[in-house]
Amino acid sequence: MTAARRLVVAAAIVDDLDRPARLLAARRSRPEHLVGRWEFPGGKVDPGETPVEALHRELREELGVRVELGDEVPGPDDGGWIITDRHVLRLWFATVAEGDPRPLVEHDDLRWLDRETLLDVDWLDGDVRIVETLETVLDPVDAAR
Ligand SMILES: Nc1nc2c([nH]c(=O)n2[C@H]2C[C@H](O)[C@@H](COP(=O)(O)OP(=O)(O)OP(=O)(O)O)O2)c(=O)[nH]1
Repeated sequence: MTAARRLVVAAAIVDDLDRPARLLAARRSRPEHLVGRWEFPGGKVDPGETPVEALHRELREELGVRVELGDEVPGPDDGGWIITDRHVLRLWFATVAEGDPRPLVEHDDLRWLDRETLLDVDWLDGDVRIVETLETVLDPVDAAR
């Protein structure tokens, strides 16, 4: 029997929910086996929290921002994305409503990526197929914007 995977919630933070061109990636500073790898900011849902409550909490703690959520990015695994043998991810589009994202805990770098640079960073293994899906959603960066 396989134990149920733990639910992780995270955000695909973009510059514009209607016409996204840039996506915010975060580099892990802990634990050891994740150091230097890039991910969607977020974390585990605590007992008693809804996934959306957990997501707002994680983004406040990790990046110091308040976000507006957009649509969920549905995955192929019962609506979510299996990211490790122990975790399943639910991911929402989001945009920053208040604050400047900073790598406060868990991360030591943040980077805005566009369609051209999206795969330049070393994404966590489980995130790669999600990022490839998002690539098709991002607008080419328009210098006039
Ligand atoms: N947040 C996040 N975690 C991811 C992603 N991709 C991926 O494989 N993971 C893995 C890394 C971790 O093993 C697990 C999430 O754990 P976490 O360390 O972010 O959770 P947390 O903030 O609640 O931390 P903790 O309370 O367990 O210390 O999921 C991703 O894009 N975002």
